[in-house]
Parts: sequence; C-alpha cells; structure tokens
Amino acid sequence: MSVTVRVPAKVNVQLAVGGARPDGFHDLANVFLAVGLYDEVTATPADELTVTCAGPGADQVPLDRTNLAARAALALAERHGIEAAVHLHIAKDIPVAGGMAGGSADAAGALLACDTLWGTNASGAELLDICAELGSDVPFSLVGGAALGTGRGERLQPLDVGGTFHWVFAVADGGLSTPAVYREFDRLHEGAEVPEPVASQALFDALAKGDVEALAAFLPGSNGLQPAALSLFPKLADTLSEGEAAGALAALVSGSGPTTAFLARDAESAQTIAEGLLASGTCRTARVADSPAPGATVVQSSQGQDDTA
Ligand SMILES: C[C@@](CO)(OP(=O)(O)O)[C@H](O)COP(=O)(O)OP(=O)(O)OC[C@H]1O[C@@H](n2ccc(N)nc2=O)[C@H](O)[C@@H]1O
Ligand SMILES: Nc1ncnc2c1ncn2[C@@H]1O[C@H](COP(=O)(O)OP(=O)(O)O)[C@@H](O)[C@H]1O
Repeated sequence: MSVTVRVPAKVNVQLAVGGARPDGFHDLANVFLAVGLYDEVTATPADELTVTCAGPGADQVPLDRTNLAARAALALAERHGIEAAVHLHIAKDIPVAGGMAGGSADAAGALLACDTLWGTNASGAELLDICAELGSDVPFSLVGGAALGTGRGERLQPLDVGGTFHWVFAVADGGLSTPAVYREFDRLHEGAEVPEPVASQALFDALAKGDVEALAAFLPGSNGLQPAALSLFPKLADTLSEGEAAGALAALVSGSGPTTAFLARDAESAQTIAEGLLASGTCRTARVADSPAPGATVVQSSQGQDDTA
C-alpha cells in the first residue's frame, strides 16, 4: 500500500515584514498565492523511517531526520502514540532553497500522506497545528489557494481569487538561506523604526477580481525581503530587468529568493517571457506556472498485491 500527495509551491504577492520579535521571528502580513509547480510525497510502510528524494536539486535535500517531511511523519506518529515506520519518497520539482516553500510543501505532503496511510484521521485543525510547529509556511502549503498569513505567517485567513494568474519563475544558480535573508533585513533596518506589517485591501480586491493589471500595479515594492535578497544576491537585479524587458507586467523576488517571479498578461506572454529569460543567460532555468493552485491533495492511494505505485 502507498499514498501519494501532491503539494504546490507558493509566491508571496505581499510580504510586509515587521521588526524582529524577542523570539527572533518577524511578524508578517504575508499574502500567499499557491502556484502550479508541485512536489509529490509518497508514503509506503517500512521497517523504520527513511527518506529518499529525486529531481532537480535533490542532492541539496537532507535525507536524515532533519528533513521536513521526516519531521512531519514523526510529529504525527508521536501525537498518536505510534511508530513512524514509513518510507517517504519526495519527487522534487519545486526549486530547493528558492523562496518557493519546497521544504514546507514536503512537510505538508508527508503529513497528509502519513495521516491517510496510517488512518490516524487527524482533524483539519490538528493537521494545521502540526504544520505550524514544523514551520511558518507549512500551514499554507497544506491549504493552498490564496491566504493572508499573520503572526509569523502561520495564522491563515483564506482569500478569494476570481481568475487565473500566469507566472514565470526564474530559478537562480544557487540558493539563499531564509534565516540569512531575515538577518540581512534586520541589518538593513538597524536603528530604524520598522512599521507594523499591514495587508493591503487593494491587493485583496485585485485577487478577488482576477485583475492582472491591478495585481501588477501592486507588486513593485510589495516584498519587504527583496532589498535583503538583492543585497545578498545582487545578480538577481539583472534577471528582474531581463524579465521586464521580455514583457513581464511586474517582476519581484519570490519570498526570500533567489527565485524571481514574473507576472504575465496571459499564457502566451508567459512563454515569451520564459524564452527571453532563458536566452538572457541570467538564470539557470525558467518555469511557467498558473495560480491559484490547490493545496496538498491525495493523488494516489493504492492497496493490496496489485499495488504498482
Ligand atoms: C520568507 C518566507 C515567506 O513566505 O518563505 P521563503 O520565501 O523562505 O520560502 C517565510 O517567512 C519563511 O518561512 P519558513 O521557511 O517556514 O520559516 P521557518 O522555518 O518558520 O523559520 C526559519 C527562520 O526564518 C526566520 N523567520 C521566519 C519566519 C518569520 N515570520 N520570521 C522569521 O524571522 C527565522 O530566522 C527562522 O528561524
Ligand atoms: N524536504 C525538504 N525539501 C527541501 N529542503 C529541505 C527539506 N527538508 C529540509 N530542507 C532544508 O530546508 C532548506 C530550505 O529549503 P526550501 O524549503 O526548499 O527553501 P525556501 O525556504 O527558500 O522556500 C534547504 O536548504 C534544506 O537544507
């Protein structure tokens, strides 16, 4: 028997960052949009907890108990007093350490896959609780769609999206560490008053109407971590310019980076932007994806001797 769960990546269409809290985290107004690039996590019964990973960047993913998928399985097993006797296979397609919440996606995917495999039947609230323990972005990976995340990003309020948005994601050569980007944010704001993060009603309206022009008008300056990411990875400025030159309505760093995100008018324009970015040589690869995308979803659950999964 095995269970496979598909989980989307995300882009932050607003990331308003407050000052550092006493616990080291930052309060956020984090507007998440799930995008159609997916990792798949397959859970299969095994003698003990093991993790394998295949796909682009798999060599950078830890396979021990620090892997977020392994941590998710352990957290669920502990709550239900059972052994985490499971093999987790991660089929990676979300750029690793790219600011698109790939590790968070794997955590949410492993949680849902193990809950289904073990029949632990955790409620939605319990799953969200475990997600929040695992990381600030993990609850959103579970629910997908669009949502405002407050606190450190883990307290979610779903948002309406009234249409499809077309994106291009330029994957950089190399990664950026999320804590390092937040530290750089603190350094850049040293001695300055950092205002409370506030979500934008204009953004909510643009999403609800599916209005690509209004979303494009909002995006410049919407990512509070972008100056920090650019400070640590200055070459991203070239990628942003190339995407704009190729026709993007707006260009921004995805979360903590270094993936860059480009909003396109339509699917055709997205292809042109992706080709322009690749030809520019300012990124490793360029991926086209639509939003919103659904959250963690069981895509295969098979039982018995005919099991071919
Ligand atoms: C920046 C964002 C935007 O969505 O994601 P990425 O772009 O990296 O994917 C998130 O805030 C990343 O969330 P996530 O990657 O889950 O972070 P966590 O594991 O909870 O925390 C990792 C570290 O990031 C910093 N951190 C994270 C969240 C937050 N609100 N304030 C912080 O200062 C802390 O230094 C923390 O120790
Ligand atoms: N299942 C996982 N997939 C990817 N990275 C993981 C995983 N588990 C732990 N990590 C660690 O988390 C770090 C952040 O990776 P990732 O979540 O892909 O990026 P980001 O936080 O920028 O969205 C990686 O450098 C890796 O060491």
